[in-house]
Amino acid sequence: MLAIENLAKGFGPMPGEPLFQRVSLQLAPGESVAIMGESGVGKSTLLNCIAGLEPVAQGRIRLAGVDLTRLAEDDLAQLRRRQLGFVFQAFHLLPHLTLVQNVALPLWLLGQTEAHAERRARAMLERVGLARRGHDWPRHLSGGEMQRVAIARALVHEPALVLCDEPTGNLDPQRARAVLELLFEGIRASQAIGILVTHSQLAASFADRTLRLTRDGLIPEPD
Ligand SMILES: Nc1ncnc2c1ncn2[C@@H]1O[C@H](COP(=O)(O)OP(=O)(O)OP(=O)(O)O)[C@@H](O)[C@H]1O
Repeated sequence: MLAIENLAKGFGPMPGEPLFQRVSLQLAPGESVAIMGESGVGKSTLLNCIAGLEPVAQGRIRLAGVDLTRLAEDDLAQLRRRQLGFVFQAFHLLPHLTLVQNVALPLWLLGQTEAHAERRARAMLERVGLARRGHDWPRHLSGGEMQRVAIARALVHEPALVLCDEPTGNLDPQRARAVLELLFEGIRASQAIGILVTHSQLAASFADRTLRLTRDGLIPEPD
């Protein structure tokens, strides 16, 4: 369970005008939400706060009972490795690693053996339709293929929470749809919690519900 309570965040000197405040959200395993809202309202910042990459001015973020806002940096880094998966607009694959190695990376960081990690990475690549490309390099892939690898990497360690920032922003609608199907199928199959930040109605339609971030909290978006 993810429980966000009364979160506030600002970048100026504190106490100052917050970027957003009164952000509360509860999500159970297997549930997903899309967060939309005006450019600059703080959607990516909210994702970074949830990932423990940005300090918050106020509020709590509890993942499976652990309050991320109270963890020391080392514990937070460990929790991020174990419990979080990320998918970004710009893919962020490592260019000097093969596709299998890119997908195996989260497992190596968790201390799994190379052989075991690569076996699981190959199984994930098969799930996203790239089984035969495992020894290829990211630069040889199309944008849609790169994002499929990024999805495999985000899910390979079965994280509790998958954070996605405009994951189809660089893709045409047809590729976007295929990527979103894989992403949400993967999130549901592993009973992860999915949070998707997007301006795209198509992307948002894949989540269970859509919320709009305002300066004064999250409000339900009408269907
Ligand atoms: N590290 C930072 N220091 C100072 N200001 C920042 C920092 N990061 C983000 N901001 C500011 O916070 C505001 C919100 O940025 P953010 O990227 O979260 O918005 P967004 O809703 O995701 O926007 P978009 O939809 O355009 O991607 C912006 O005005 C941005 O300039």
